[in-house]
Amino acid sequence: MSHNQPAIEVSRLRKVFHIPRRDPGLGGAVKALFRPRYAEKVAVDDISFSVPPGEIVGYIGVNGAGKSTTIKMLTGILAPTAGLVRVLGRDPHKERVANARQIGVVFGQRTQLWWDLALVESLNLIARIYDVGPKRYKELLEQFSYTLELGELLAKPVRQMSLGQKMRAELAATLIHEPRVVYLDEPTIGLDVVVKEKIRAFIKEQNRAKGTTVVLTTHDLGDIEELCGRVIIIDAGRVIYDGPLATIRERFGQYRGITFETARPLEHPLTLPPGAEVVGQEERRLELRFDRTRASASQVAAAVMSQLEVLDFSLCEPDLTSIVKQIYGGALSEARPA
Ligand SMILES: Nc1ncnc2c1ncn2[C@@H]1O[C@H](COP(=O)(O)OP(=O)(O)OP(=O)(O)O)[C@@H](O)[C@H]1O
Repeated sequence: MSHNQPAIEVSRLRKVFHIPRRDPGLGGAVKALFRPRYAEKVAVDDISFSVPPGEIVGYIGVNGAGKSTTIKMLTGILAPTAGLVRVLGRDPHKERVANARQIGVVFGQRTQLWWDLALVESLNLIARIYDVGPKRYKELLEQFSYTLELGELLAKPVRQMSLGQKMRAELAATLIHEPRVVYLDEPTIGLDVVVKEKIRAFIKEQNRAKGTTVVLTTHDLGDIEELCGRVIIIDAGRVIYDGPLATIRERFGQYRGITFETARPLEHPLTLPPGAEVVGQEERRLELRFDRTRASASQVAAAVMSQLEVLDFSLCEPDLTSIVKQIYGGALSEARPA
C-alpha cells in the first residue's frame, strides 16, 4: 500500500435488501409460496467517504440509519448492491480471506471467543490461526494484560465474565493479530464509567502506537468526544455530515438538555425563559432543551419548579437524535442533505 492510499475508500455505495412481503394468514403464506413478492429496503443509499491510515473516525447515526450495513460491506460479510469499497486496496467481499488477516471487528453483542475456554486458551488459538509468532504473541499478551487489566481474566471462561470483562477480552482477541484496520461497533455499550475509560484508553493507545485505523460506531457521544477527531453522521442511508468533531461541538455544544420527573402530568403550557423549549413529554417526564448562551440551567429549573411539582431533575449532554434533527433543521448549512 502506498503512503497516500486511503486505508478505507467507499464510493457511491448502495445496499438494497429485498424483504419478502406477504398477506396475513394462511392464504397469504400459500400465495407467497407460489408468487413471492418483495419490498425493497434501501439501507445504504449512495455513500462515499475515505479514511486515511491512522485515523479514528466516528460513524454515527440513529437506529436503523445504515451503520451496521456499511460496516458489514467494509468487512466483506455483505456484498454491495452498487458502488465501490476498498480496504487497504482490496475488495473486501471478493478477497475476504486476505482482507480478514488485516482487519479486526468487534460487534458489541456478539463474541468471537470460545464460550467455555479460558480466555488465554481462546487467545492462544486466535494467535495460531493468524500466525502470530510466539515471541510477538508473548509481548502483546503482556501489553494487553497491562492496559486492559486482563490479569485474573486470563484463566476465566467467557461464560463466567461480566459484560465489561467480556468486552475487554473481546478487544484483546480482536487486536492480538495487530490488524491495520479495526471496526468497533458499540464497544462501550452497557458498561460503567470506569470500564468505558479503560476501553477508550486502550483504543487510543493502539491507534497511537501502531497507527491502527479505527471506524467506531457508537451511540455514546462520550466515546466520540474522547476518540474521534472526525465524524461521519448518516441518516436514512445517506451521509448528512462528514467533518471535524469540533464543528459539531461548537454548533451543538450550545444546547443542553434537562429532564424533569414531576409529581403529576403536565396539564398546561409552561412559561419558560428565552432559549428554552420542551422537546419531549410523557406521563410524568418532561424533557427540555435550552440554549446555554441565553439561559442557565438554574433559570430553567427555577422556572419549571415554580409551575410544577418536581420530584427530580437531571442535566444531560445533547444526544445524537437531537443533533440529527438539528442538522435537518439547517444547523449546519454546509452539510445539509440534498
Ligand atoms: N438483512 C436485512 N434484511 C432486510 N433489511 C435489513 C437487513 N439488515 C438491515 N436492514 C434494514 O436496513 C436499515 C439499516 O439497518 P442497519 O442495521 O444498517 O442500521 P444501523 O444504523 O446499524 O442501526 P442500529 O443503530 O440500530 O444498529 C434498517 O431499516 C434495517 O431494518
